[in-house]
Amino acid sequence: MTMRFDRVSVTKGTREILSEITLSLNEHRVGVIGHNGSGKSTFLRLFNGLEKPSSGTVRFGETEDDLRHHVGFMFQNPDNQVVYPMVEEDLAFGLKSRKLPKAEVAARIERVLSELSLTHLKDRLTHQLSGGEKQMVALAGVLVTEPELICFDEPTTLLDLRNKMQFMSALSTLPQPAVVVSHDLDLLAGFDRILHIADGRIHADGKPEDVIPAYKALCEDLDEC
Ligand SMILES: Nc1ncnc2c1ncn2[C@@H]1O[C@H](COP(=O)(O)OP(=O)(O)OP(=O)(O)O)[C@@H](O)[C@H]1O
Repeated sequence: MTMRFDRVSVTKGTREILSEITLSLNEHRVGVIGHNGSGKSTFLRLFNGLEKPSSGTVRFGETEDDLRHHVGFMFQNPDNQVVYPMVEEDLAFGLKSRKLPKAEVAARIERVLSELSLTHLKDRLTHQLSGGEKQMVALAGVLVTEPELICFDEPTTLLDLRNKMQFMSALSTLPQPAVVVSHDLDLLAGFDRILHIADGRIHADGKPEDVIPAYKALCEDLDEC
């Protein structure tokens, strides 16, 4: 399914955060890079309707409204996502609005926990989980909704190396297409397409082997990133 942005701008007060973005995405793995404050998170939040365009349209397949039911979103900090006291009830919470039969909810939770090798966490208290465990539970919470596309906003920033590797391995096996905002250029190196956002515009769009070295060179010239 294709995600289409047609002349999308986002303005906050008098400031234009994103300017006239037009593109179509249907690759399996898309990375988004750019300096702090360039507009990456705002761009990503448009994918599932967390952010609305001030002008222009965002469409996923034929869907313009209700993107949330098709596109999953993982925040940088799992504390924003894992909110219920017990892991199992937290995972069930994401399905409440879908009015699924109880048995279907239980089956989805079992299946996703098993696929992510997290079954041992099912009856744990969420506030007792380590940061890495919580991040994986947040991922499970997204997967139980069976999204057709998943957006990740800086998913590895808070993880140590071991948890980052576990997360990267889980990401590499997900069947769904994913769009990942990250400053971790290693994570994005094997992706199908990279978008470099600068000052609210698509500054570069192409293969990682072209876009990432150019971005690094720009960072060295500017002495930032
Ligand atoms: N609600 C808002 N009101 C005013 N300005 C905002 C609002 N939300 C975001 N901005 C500004 O828009 C710009 C882009 O923010 P955004 O979070 O999309 O950037 P980013 O590229 O994800 O940054 P980072 O890498 O630091 O997370 C920033 O300068 C931010 O301060």
